[in-house]
Amino acid sequence: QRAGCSSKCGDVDIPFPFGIGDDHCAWPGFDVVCNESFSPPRPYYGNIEIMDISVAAGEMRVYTPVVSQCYNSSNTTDSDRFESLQLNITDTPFLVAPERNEFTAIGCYTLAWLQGRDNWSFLTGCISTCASLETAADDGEPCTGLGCCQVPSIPPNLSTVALDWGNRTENPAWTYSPCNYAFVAEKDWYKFRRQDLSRVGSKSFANRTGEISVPMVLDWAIRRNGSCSSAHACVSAHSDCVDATNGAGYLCNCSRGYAGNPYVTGGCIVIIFAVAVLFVAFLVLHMKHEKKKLQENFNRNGGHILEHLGIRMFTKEELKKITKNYSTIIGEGNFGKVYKGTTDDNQEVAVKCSIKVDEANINDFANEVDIQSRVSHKNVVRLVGCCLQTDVPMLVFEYIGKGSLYDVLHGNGVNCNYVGKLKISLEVRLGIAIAATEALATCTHLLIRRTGLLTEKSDVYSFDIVLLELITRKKSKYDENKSLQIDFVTSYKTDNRAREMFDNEITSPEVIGVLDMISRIAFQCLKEDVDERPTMEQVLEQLHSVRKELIKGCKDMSIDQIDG
Ligand SMILES: Nc1ncnc2c1ncn2[C@@H]1O[C@H](COP(=O)(O)OP(=O)(O)OP(=O)(O)O)[C@@H](O)[C@H]1O
Repeated sequence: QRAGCSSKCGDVDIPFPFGIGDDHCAWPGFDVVCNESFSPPRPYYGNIEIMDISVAAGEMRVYTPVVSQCYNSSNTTDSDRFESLQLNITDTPFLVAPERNEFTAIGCYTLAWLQGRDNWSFLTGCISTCASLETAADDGEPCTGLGCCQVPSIPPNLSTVALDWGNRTENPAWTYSPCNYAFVAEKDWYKFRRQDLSRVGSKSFANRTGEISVPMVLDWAIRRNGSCSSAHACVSAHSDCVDATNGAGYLCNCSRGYAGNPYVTGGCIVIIFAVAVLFVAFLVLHMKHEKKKLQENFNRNGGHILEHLGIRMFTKEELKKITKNYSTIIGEGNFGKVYKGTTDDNQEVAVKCSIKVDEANINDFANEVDIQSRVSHKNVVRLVGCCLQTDVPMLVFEYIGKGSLYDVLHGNGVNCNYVGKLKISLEVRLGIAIAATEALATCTHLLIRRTGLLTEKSDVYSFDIVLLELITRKKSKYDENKSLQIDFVTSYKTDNRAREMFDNEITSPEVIGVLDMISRIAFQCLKEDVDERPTMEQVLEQLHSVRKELIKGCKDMSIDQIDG
């Protein structure tokens, strides 16, 4: 565009010789008005809406109205007019592009004429019939007269398109095909659909401010200032003038090997350079789009709440670097994969997906992250920071390198520093249970509100499964789909047969009473009615009592029994 002139209206590019506003912005006859009352704004040439403009092809696509005539009975119509104007662009630089448009009429008792040029010196038309909707052409079939007909050739030099239904006063097909439609539109745009004939259902036409419309291709030329011998418009170096092929006038082209806009000074540039310019423009656009998306994610994930709380914020790019492009997977949980990484300050971290954040849970999420980052407890994995630029927020935790409790209880030591099944005494197992309960009780005490449907009592239930795994050394799903907690509850209720599930390694007559105490706690935590389950603090208290009992019992045991 020329300096000081806008080059866009809404989503549509407006290249010179077209222009909006001041006289110097447009070549005479190419003035565009940008209607800002729409969102996005829409460009108009007179009362014709512009779809797009191509300087290289010398074309402009516009929306034009469909002409229709609807019957309310076999011989009454909604309008007495038989002739309607689809387009009038006389005395403008534009003409209907002959090769790029075709005439279409739709209906089951339809004779439609297309008239144009001065004094209607051009006339063509077609006929379409169908005895019922079912006998019309199938959807997508060519318009050969069964429901629709077409005339594929439009003559050059056409600046008016008038459509006429002839002197027909009746429509015997009005019950199933009440309306006749006719239009000149871009070639191959219209695809027949039977629904276009009937009263109901959406039609193929575009709806622009209440008017049913179709795209039409117009071509243009610099017509006023004569021909190529006085071509004032081709101002760019490396541009050539060519005579218009449709009507009088001329057009400008960039010379061979050049591309761009020949109507502006310096508009034609070497093609390689033009490709580079396009590529840079694409990159800039892409980066702008990416930046906008990162910011949108950040806002949606509660960035504006969390950024003031001193939590370390990682950018999406930093996380990619830290995890070496997410190359090392160390586990997988309910929310997705967990990746290993190393931060700039050489700290090993575990990076994992959090829950999806939306308006409903944004405050809960921000609250949970805030508190987690402030919890300082030897049994709680520390939250190092988070990344909110991703679709789903990512949480960065300190890395725990000695494997999980699951690995220790059920693994073969591959993830830990030993091989085979590790012997674990009852005292150690009880110690693990107490340490985990302390951690959970601390979090509960800080009122970490869990996002989603989780509550403190659901934590009690989940913890209990760990407790059961510790005393039975069975996985929560074992022996091909048996549920540890269901089996335990059933066994507990049946003559105290829960004892049969205890891990042999820790079962002995001396400690059976202690194991019974633990299984009583486990049973309470699994109560269906959440109100009957103990709190984390109560569980902790009870486990401490169990430990006292175990220590008391140990005093009565020989050294060999304790080692075992
Ligand atoms: N901080 C960490 N350090 C080392 N490994 C970890 C860490 N966090 C998770 N992992 C590994 O990733 C696996 C999955 O962890 P994650 O927390 O996503 O799932 P989960 O324990 O099933 O809990 P959730 O209910 O959150 O999905 C763990 O079993 C562990 O192997």
